[in-house]
Amino acid sequence: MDEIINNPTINFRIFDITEGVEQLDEVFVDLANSTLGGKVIECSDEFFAEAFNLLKPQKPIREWGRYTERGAWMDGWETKRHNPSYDWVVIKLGFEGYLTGFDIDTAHFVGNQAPLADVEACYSPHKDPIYNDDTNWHKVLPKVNLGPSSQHFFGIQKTIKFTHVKLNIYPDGGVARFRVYGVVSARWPKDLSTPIDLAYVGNEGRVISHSDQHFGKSDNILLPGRGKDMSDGWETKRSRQPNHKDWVIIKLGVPGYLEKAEVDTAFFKGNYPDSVLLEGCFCDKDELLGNIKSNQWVSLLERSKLGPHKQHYFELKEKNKKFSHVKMTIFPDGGVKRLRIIGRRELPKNGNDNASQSAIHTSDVSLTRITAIPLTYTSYSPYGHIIQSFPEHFPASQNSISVSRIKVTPANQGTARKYNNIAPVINFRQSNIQNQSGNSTSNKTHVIAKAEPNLSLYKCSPAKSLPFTLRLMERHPYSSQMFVPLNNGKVKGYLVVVCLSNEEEDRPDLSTLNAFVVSSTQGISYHPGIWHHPMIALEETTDFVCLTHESGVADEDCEEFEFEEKDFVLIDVPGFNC
Ligand SMILES: NC(=O)N[C@@H](O)C(=O)O
Repeated sequence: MDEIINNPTINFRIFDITEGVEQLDEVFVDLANSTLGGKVIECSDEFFAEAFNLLKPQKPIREWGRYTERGAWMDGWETKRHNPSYDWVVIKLGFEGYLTGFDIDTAHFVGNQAPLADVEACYSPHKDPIYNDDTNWHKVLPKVNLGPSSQHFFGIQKTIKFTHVKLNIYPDGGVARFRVYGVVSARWPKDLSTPIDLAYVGNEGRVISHSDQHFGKSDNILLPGRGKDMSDGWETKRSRQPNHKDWVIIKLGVPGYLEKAEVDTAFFKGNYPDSVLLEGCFCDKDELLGNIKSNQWVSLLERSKLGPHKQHYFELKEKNKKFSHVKMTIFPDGGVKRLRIIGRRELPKNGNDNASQSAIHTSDVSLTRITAIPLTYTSYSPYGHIIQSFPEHFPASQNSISVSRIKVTPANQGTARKYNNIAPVINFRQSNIQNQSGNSTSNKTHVIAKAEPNLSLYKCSPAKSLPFTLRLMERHPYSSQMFVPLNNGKVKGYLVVVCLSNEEEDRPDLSTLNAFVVSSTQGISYHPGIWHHPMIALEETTDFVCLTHESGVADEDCEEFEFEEKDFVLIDVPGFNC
């Protein structure tokens, strides 16, 4: 039963449980969800359970009998007792947008749930608000009652655009999940013919219907990044009918001219679909979609084979037709992690394709546009090393690549474990050492001025625009180079772009190009001679300690290579804004 409560600041409705899910979760995006990049900025207290749990995509669980040294382990945010005023948590939305509703879920909190809550919001795109600063907070949900272990859905009139929300609980207690439903407000490139992922949730793409989502929500295919395991992809149940197929329909953020697609089966290794096909249609009303006859769907990609745990790139047909919706059909069933639909809102004017000359190849989709992926030892090993801590008692059997080469010794009178040589520091220069013939002693060593180690600090300003346009690369032929971020976790991550060398032409080999989103708890090193883009900070100014060997002879310390415009590459960095 809906309850219309008129409120001087806003009109909002309380939904009953079933209607709440229908009205909110199916129609709107949870802008605060961690899978969209939502994150906790700060909170007043998280004594019993940390605030980041509020934003986890998974449903809350209860592990009876599990305790921390502070109390019962709770899958949510829980503050300590007897707060004389109230507790609060500030959350940065994954994408800025217009708010339409909330779900304040007190699952498993019984007797320790927060009894009252309200919500505020602000628009602060360039800096995160801090407590008691001059941020202009708007009340978007007045104080509401919360009961034990239940979801509480609230629909509100669509608000203005916000970047952050603040959940206030009175006086203290626990909340399991906090969903902030709304509509993404995309930041479009100025040039209408710039190729972008028109299906991406950050570009206002939405899944509007599907045949099945038994194991994994169909919405997941439009999320940033490649996810962390099988749980955050779209996965249908096993079909037992002959000739079965499953499908999902996406409403593009804006209608556009479609050129390329990426179908990613990351983490689906034994349950990826055998094959996939893509169709498009132009329909300016979702509700009319139901009337689209099967023959009104236009084929964009014929049925094509898929493989396990892999990004598949396809050229699309009908590049000169405008589409508003895309239908992906998988045969017979299975899991897909992500679908990217690269297109343009408008075709380049009279063939003068500035966007293509400035950023887009048409020859090979893998060089046209790539998506930054999370850093792993395996994927990064051709380019360098990862510098990061190890869990306390790291079982050597796991991730052996990271531990087997590293000798761990006790140190500091047994109070520390020393992980030796976690990454090599290399200097191929031989200071004035020459063999008899006067040549360098090997094809890698080189007689030049003596090089000295330089331990420096780089203060990197964040990328001004995303997707990132790769215009140049550099390399240090005789020295490894290491970067370790200094930020105290305020920085979500940074972008590392690398490729190997084309030996014949002695230039970057873009067919080996890779872009990695590196977490702020990791450092990296480049092998000598590896082409890389100068360090790219994301969203925040980021300090890096850097170690390299330098002789002061410019061309030998660092070589640069500037690409022709036709070779520029666009790099999507899911989950990050600029
Ligand atoms: N998490 C937990 O133990 N909470 C209770 O002790 C409490 O509400 O104080």
